[in-house]
Order: sequence, then structure tokens, then C-alpha cells
Amino acid sequence: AEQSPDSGNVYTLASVREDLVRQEDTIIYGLIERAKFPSNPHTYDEEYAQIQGFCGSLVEFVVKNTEAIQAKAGRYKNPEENAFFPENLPPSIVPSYSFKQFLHPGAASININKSIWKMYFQELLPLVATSGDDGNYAQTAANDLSLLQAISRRIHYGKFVAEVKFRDAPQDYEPLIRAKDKEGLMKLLTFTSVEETVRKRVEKKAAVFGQEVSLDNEDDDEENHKFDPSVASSLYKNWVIPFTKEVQVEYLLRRLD
Ligand SMILES: O=C(O)C(=O)C[C@]1(C(=O)O)C=C[C@@H](O)C=C1
Repeated sequence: AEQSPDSGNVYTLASVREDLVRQEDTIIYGLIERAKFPSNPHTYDEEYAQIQGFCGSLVEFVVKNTEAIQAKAGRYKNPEENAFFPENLPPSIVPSYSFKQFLHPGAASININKSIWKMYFQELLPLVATSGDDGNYAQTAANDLSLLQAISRRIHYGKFVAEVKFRDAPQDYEPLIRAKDKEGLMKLLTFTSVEETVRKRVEKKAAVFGQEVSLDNEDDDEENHKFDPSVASSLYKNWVIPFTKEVQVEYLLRRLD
């Protein structure tokens, strides 16, 4: 906040980490919101949707059309945003804000949303939603999209983390990049104790945010949680952190092009 607007160096390791902490809140609230609905399988079933002129499930319909509107409204002009269906997105029709060019231009070609999409529907959703059908398919799809977007933004934020790390120590990164040494890069960008702190904080936040708040003084026990906090830490441990690191490696490999 204290940097002058044209200092060019608006991101630091501390500031990007702060941003990642703030994004945890969005992801955890997204999990809590999705957990309000049961699994609602029809949302994901291509046979069920039968939408005229559209081939796919209801969630695909909602995501593709929402992304198209948001693209027109300028969402993807921000280098922090990555679409799930970037093919054939309409151009922005609004005046553009000039985002600071902090990343190497190669960043634009990194989009791992296909892997995120697969993980979300195959692995995460079964842990979050209890099985059942309450008919709220459109609401379910809208919740899926906002949670997917939050997870995707967090993971692709790895581009910014990697750029900061590179600028802080180009002499350490350059030889590994030239040697295309993925393992070496992975090792260099990893801070095991930071990862552990992240996981623990996420679990704690999920427990706190998911608590039933009452004005009585009775203890808020486990039963009262809107959502199992260990799901949030599993999400981070198994997918969010590993994907963020994958983005960092991919970004660094292109950094000297
Ligand atoms: O904080 C960093 O340095 C990051 O790169 C982010 C992150 C994470 O995804 O939370 C990923 C790799 C590091 O080992 C630690 C944490």
C-alpha cells in the first residue's frame, strides 16, 4: 500500500503470500456455500440437460455462458484470471484498465484449468456434497463456478509467486531454467514449513468460518460445523498447493524465453 503507483515492483514475496492468505477465505466460504446443496447429480449429467443448441451438462452450460458474459465485461483482461473454456471467448466490450505488466509474457500460455476441473468434479465434490437431489441445479452450478474460479485464481497466482522468487534470486533460478531442470526448480521454490502453516491455518479457518453462531453460551461442538474442516486442508494438501507449485515450475521454464 505504501508503494508509489509507478514503482513497477508492486509484488513482493510477503505481499503475494498475504494475498494467498486472503484467497483462503474465499475458497473456504465457497466450500461452505457448495456444501449447502446436496450432490445434485443432474447438474453434471449430459443426458439430463438436453439444452437446445448446446451439447453438454448443465454445469458446462452455466460455466460457458457465464464466462462469455464475464469476458465481455472484461474479466479476463486481468492477468490473475484464467477461463475454464478459453476457446472462443468473446472479446471485452468495455474500456480497459491498464493492468501493470508484472509477469513475463509467457504467463498467458499457462492455464491448468482442465486439471483443476477434473480434480474438482472427480475428487473434491464427493467430499463436499452429501448425496441427494433437491432440484437446485442452477444454484448448484453457480456455486460450483464461483468455487472453481476461486481455486483457479489461487493456483494460477503461482505465476506471481514465481516471478517474485525469480526477481529475488535470478542467479539461483537461471541455471536451472536453462537446464530445464524441473526437479531442481521444484526444490528451489519449495518452503515446506510455509506449506505446513498454510494447511494448518486453512483447517483452523474452516472450523471457525463453518461454526454455527448462537447467542447462547453453549459450546459450539463439532456437530455444529456446516462443513468438515479437514476437507479444506485435504484440498490444500492434495491439490491446491501441488497445482500452485506446478504453475510456478511451468512459469519459470518459460521465464527466459
Ligand atoms: O509461499 C510460497 O512460497 C509459495 O510458493 C506458495 C506455496 C503454497 O501453495 O501455499 C507453494 C509452495 C511453497 O512450498 C509454499 C507455499
